[in-house]
Amino acid sequence: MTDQTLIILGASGDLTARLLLPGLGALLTAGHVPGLTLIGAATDDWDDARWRQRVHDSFGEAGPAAVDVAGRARWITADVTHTDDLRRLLGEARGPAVIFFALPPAVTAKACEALLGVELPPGTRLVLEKPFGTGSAAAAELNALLTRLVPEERVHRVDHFLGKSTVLNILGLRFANRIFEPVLDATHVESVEIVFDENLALEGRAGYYDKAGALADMIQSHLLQILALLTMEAPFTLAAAEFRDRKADVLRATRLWDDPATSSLRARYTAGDLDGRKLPDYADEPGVDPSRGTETLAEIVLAVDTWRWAGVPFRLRSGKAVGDSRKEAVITFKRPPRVPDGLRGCDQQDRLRIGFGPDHLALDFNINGPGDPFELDPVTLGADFGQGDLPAYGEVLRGVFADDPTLSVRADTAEQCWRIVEPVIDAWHSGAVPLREYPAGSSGPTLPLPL
Ligand SMILES: O=P(O)(O)OC[C@H]1O[C@@H](O)[C@H](O)[C@@H](O)[C@@H]1O
Repeated sequence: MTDQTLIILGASGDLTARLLLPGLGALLTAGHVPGLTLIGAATDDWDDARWRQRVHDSFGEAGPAAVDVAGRARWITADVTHTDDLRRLLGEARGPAVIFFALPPAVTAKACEALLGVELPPGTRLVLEKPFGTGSAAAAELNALLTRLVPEERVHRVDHFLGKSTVLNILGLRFANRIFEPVLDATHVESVEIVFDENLALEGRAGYYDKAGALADMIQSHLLQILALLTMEAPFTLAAAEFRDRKADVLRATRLWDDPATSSLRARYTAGDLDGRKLPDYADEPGVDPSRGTETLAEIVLAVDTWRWAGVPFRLRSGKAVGDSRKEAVITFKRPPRVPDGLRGCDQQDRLRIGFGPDHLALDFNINGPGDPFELDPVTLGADFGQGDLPAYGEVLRGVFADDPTLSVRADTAEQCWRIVEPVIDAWHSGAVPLREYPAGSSGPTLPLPL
């Protein structure tokens, strides 16, 4: 049993309570990370009892190992952008420290600078949440700073979508079967969509979301990771270096399809009804600064300029407060070269659909149903993906504590993901693409695909 200490910087915030602690609770309950000490730190004047209560509440129904960690958790009031405070915090660590920056990007950068003045215990790992920086230049600057602190393998840029069992299942689906991989290319595929439209609206997260918006919150991070898994070449092994190299190869080849005016869309929800809930106009949500023009729905069309994918449009889209929740990657195949005269009714294109909630795999194709054998009907073969042992956040944290960076986003990849969306951000800032509106509960606007 090796002692480790998790130090959460910004521990009083929403991210810690909503995602990090529940993931940690599940990980501990499943018997991982024995010997963990948990320290929460922020400027808030909390004490151990208040922090323990927060940890306990966020862990939910947890097993004895998690309850034990919660019961021993410690709170340290500290300004995490001050070297002396950070030194004091690290002085409390037992065994290697895992420092989790649950902070906005600008504060994370300041905390990293302050850490330069502290001697880090051997084995220290740094864990950062998205958005990683605010653009490719800021991400590169932060990366340069991080490598002065610890080696790249000890920097974990967390993207919890890489811990979702459905997302990881893309690897098994593509590379452990003979039948799909040969047709996943520009010869056979017409288009690919990666969509994450949610019923959820702002849900009180203005402090974070109003500065991020849908493009940075979902597309620049999570959906580009899914695109990488869908388009990468087969790695020889799933060892961290190789897996991350293959992802990086394909992201380097990815660019906006055309001009941002035709290849991007931004929109914001207005008042509406969603599942019986009355939602206010986004601009009237508490904490929102309407003059920022933050988008709650973003869509971009990308090209992946590799031999395999050149010419296939990839639509990436995510919206909040959308009526029809739709969370899936859909690969639409080209029509057959010719359907013999006499076969009727097969106008549906074949589709492979990978659902990220509900977790589901479906293949839509044409076959003759009951009755006339020459009259074709659409059918669907479906399979439910197995649930992961751990929730997505627990899965990525498992890698962090095991010192395995496979599921972490590498420095160059984080920068590439900004490079891909930067022409869109610039065009939006310059006003070249108008901010559209959609009533909450509607399906929101969409772009025509360049087919
Ligand atoms: O479905 P999940 O796993 O909660 O992921 C979706 C969420 O992912 C988060 O990273 C985004 O900040 C949220 O806006 C989004 O709702």
